[in-house]
Amino acid sequence: MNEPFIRPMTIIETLEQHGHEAYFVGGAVRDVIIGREIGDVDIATSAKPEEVMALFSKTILVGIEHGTVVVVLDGEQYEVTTFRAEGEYEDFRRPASVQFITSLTADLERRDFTINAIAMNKDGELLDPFNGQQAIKDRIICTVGEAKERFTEDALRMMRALRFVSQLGFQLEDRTKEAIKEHKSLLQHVSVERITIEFEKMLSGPFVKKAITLMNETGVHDFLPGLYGSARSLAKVANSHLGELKEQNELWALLLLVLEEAECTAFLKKWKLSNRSIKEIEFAVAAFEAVSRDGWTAQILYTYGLERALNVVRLHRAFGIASIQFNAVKEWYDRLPIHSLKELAVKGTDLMSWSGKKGGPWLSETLQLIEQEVVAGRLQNEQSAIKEWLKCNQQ
Ligand SMILES: Nc1ccn([C@@H]2O[C@H](COP(=O)(O)OP(=O)(O)OP(=O)(O)O)[C@@H](O)[C@H]2O)c(=O)n1
Ligand SMILES: [Mg+2]
Repeated sequence: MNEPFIRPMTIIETLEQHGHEAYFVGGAVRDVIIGREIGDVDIATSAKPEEVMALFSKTILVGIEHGTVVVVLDGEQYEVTTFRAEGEYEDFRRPASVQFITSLTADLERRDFTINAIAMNKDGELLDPFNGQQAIKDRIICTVGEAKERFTEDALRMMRALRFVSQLGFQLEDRTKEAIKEHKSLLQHVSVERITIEFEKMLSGPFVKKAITLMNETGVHDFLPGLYGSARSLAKVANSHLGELKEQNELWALLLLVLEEAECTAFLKKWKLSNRSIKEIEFAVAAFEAVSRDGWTAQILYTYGLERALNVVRLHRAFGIASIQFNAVKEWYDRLPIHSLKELAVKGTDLMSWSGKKGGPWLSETLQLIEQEVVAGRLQNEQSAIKEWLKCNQQ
């Protein structure tokens, strides 16, 4: 049994000792079969949420109506969900009611794709009523049962299909693909936050080119925030070397640059990104544009800082634009005479005492000029040199 399953095994054993069924399910089972790194380990059980809570000392009730209890073991969290057959769905996103059931097969039957509908018992034996293992062998993403039903139950699954294509490089089964074409408009009913998570995972996958090509073929992007009618731009995104990018922020910056988006803030807000991320992404875009305009300069390195400069180098690489080497940027940055205004050899109070003038707008303007000259290497960062320069340059 793989290491990530060993600790949560005690959850399964405890549940079984008390007469319940319990299995590993979801992405962890899929990934162990594929041989991918395993993320969260989820458990499905016949025990009701209150029964699960009674058996473990540390639990968090995530949502009694969805039957999910988090069991905390040695600081690690495991989602334990009661077998369920979800009732009627309202608005294509959330089940209006959940019916708890005793059958594992019925629980697996309501899951999205066959590769995600495999259960594993504590002995490592697989229970696979929908042939998920075969789909993994054939590298196919196919819904469990009728695609239309799975997508109308939860429209987010259409985005999940594309994100699994990007992460795994699998083919989208024909009927599943046709159903996405037909039902993509249902994505309008899904919360943006959930879509953003899947979209970011899609952009970060090793097979993102394949996923974006499918996105264009199915037209899913027409129902994503700010991407209506942007098939051509997305094709450009697909053709760039996204693997060169390291951070989520760089992916968004690349998207904005390709879209030639004038209203970056409004676009990113539509995706409900945090204000902090929005700031960082916009700063990276601005740095990229500054380098495109002026080439690399000490002033740009100083203004945008090392991290942003490295964002720009990676964006250049993603676009296939010749750029400066990472090391060269780092060394240049280290060699800058100052890295912030704090390191400037003079302060506002010095300027006031030398000139005998009171503070005012002139003060910050003069400090800014000195800062520029020092950064550009035209003026030494020393009090005497700066005093001399002021004498020659002040009206
Ligand atoms: N809209 C959804 C979301 C999830 N699931 C089911 O719940 C499992 C766990 O969901 P989640 O953790 O969101 O996705 P994973 O498939 O586990 O992918 P990851 O490894 O990225 O967590 C899925 O495998 C799938 O069986 C589903 O049927 N429909
Ligand atoms: Mg998971």
